[in-house]
Amino acid sequence: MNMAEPLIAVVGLGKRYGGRRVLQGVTLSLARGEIVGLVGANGGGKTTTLRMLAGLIRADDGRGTVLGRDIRKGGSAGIGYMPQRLSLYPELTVHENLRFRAEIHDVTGPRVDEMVERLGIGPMLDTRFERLSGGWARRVQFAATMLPAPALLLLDEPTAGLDIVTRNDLWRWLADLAAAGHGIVISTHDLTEAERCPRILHYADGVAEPPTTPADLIARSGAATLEAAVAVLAR
Ligand SMILES: Nc1ncnc2c1ncn2[C@@H]1O[C@H](COP(=O)(O)OP(=O)(O)OP(=O)(O)O)[C@@H](O)[C@H]1O
Repeated sequence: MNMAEPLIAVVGLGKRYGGRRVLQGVTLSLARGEIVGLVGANGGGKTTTLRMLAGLIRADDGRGTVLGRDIRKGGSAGIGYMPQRLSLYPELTVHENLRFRAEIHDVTGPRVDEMVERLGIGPMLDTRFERLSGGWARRVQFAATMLPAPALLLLDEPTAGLDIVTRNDLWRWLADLAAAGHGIVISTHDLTEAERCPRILHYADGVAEPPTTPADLIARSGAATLEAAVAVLAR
């Protein structure tokens, strides 16, 4: 795809399950180097949005492209999707999991070592994945997602359960990745965290509002913080 083309350019994406419309109105353009946050109440449609963008489920409404591919056709090449539920092999060690991931993505050379070094997971390499604490498990999952150096990162609550140090580390990595030209879409219930996103999509009652800034959402709600704004708008 052309380097100047947006990584995501979608209009009016929606999803229905069994005739019930669970999500509508996802309109988003994401350029290289941008971070967009998805915020809103439980069940609003953030995970559904990420799954549609990742090509895991088909949108029922709307149109557009992700990494230059028609969203209706799907495809996952170049996309790093990190689901909420951890998806590595519990009985394999961290190192075995990362090597296996590298193999299935045809990642060769020192990339595994680089990610281990970068994310500081060296001390955990020989630990079985199932024995890791929640924070370490998320770190390893993030490393696994980053192995193929995807142009587009779709992260579903990657900081849930992380302590403040790891959370700050992760945001530093995200800022570095954005500076290096990756595009990032991240859902979170931590609204101080969402304030780090230059743009956000706010979900209310199964509708994604047009992209806005944290400051705009705060101003529109009359609240003092993003956290209070989302609470006000959820009522
Ligand atoms: N496979 C499915 N079948 C039927 N309904 C579904 C399915 N997946 C999601 N939904 C419904 O779609 C709506 C949006 O769910 P989704 O998980 O996208 O919300 P969310 O914003 O990610 O929520 P949370 O903040 O709790 O993670 C919910 O009403 C949910 O019940």
